[in-house]
Amino acid sequence: DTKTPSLHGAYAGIFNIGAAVSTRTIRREGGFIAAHYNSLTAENQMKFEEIHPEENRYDFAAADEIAEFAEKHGMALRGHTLVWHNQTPDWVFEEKDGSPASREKVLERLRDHAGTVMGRYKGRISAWDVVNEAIEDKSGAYLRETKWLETVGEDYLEQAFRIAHEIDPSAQLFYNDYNETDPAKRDKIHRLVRSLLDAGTPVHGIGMQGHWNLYGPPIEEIREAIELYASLGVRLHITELDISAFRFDDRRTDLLAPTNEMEELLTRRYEEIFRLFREYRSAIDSVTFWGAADSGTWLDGFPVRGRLNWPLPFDRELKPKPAFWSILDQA
Ligand SMILES: Oc1ccccc1CN[C@@H]1C=C[C@@H](O)[C@H](O)[C@H]1O
Repeated sequence: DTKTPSLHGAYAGIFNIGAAVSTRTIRREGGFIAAHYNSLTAENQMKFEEIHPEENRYDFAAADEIAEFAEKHGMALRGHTLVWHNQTPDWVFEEKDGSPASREKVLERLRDHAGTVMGRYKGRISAWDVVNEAIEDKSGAYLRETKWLETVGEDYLEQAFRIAHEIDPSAQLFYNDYNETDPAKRDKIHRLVRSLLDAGTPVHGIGMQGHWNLYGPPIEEIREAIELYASLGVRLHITELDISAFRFDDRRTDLLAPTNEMEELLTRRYEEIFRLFREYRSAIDSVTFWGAADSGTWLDGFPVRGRLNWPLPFDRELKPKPAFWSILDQA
């Protein structure tokens, strides 16, 4: 519809407004996506298992379709993600006989994967989530016990960023994580990026996923995280923003639509969050929603299979919610 003002247009010159998409959503609602977003992230179709399912087979069809759609509409493109413990095939970490692969073998495979994928989109993908979710949530633990850590060792992050920078020196290289405003995890992320920078590692940004909910994290906690990460001198992207109607441990399944109170809370949350983002616009270059509208949210079914959720500024019929107007009113 023509009467709804463009979300990215309202933030022109402030920061990019992005959405996580798939070939299915750009085919189904490409016009809507181009109207409101000027940055795209492939929700799944640029992940290791999708693009490089077997050692000698790459499949770029879906990733190419998303990249071409972004270019056609003059949108920025974020690459997600090269090194992650999820959605990565087991073969990466194994010898032919299934035994753990050596450090050299895994690094060689990483060089091949990053070289092929980043090489293909060189100059087209301006920011890469080089490493996703390397920090352990559990208190007292630091690096997540992943196959990357087990096979390559403690320096796998430094290696990944150095490899990525060699392949595409023009790309901004990000460390991306969730629960990134929790004070304990925030301090571990800070320690990690601080140590990478101190070693001269080419880390250009921190991706704050922003998987939040109606009840938290408190806006002051988000502010403290933004301040701490920005103090490292890196750029900030909000990479996967959505506001769940439920706390993470709330497994209720009785709702088929948000209550009026939930709708009101969503409006107030987006209003305060975008007010904060605008306050820190000098540090924030991009804000990406994890889905273009409620019709495409991963929270339908996570963490509770089969449960609906309504976390985004546009509803399941792509109509702007009151939350959309509260985001716009600040611009
Ligand atoms: O919010 C979480 C809770 C537990 C584990 C992971 C996450 C977030 N994990 C994100 C979510 C969806 C995926 O599509 C993204 O690639 C991933 O970065």
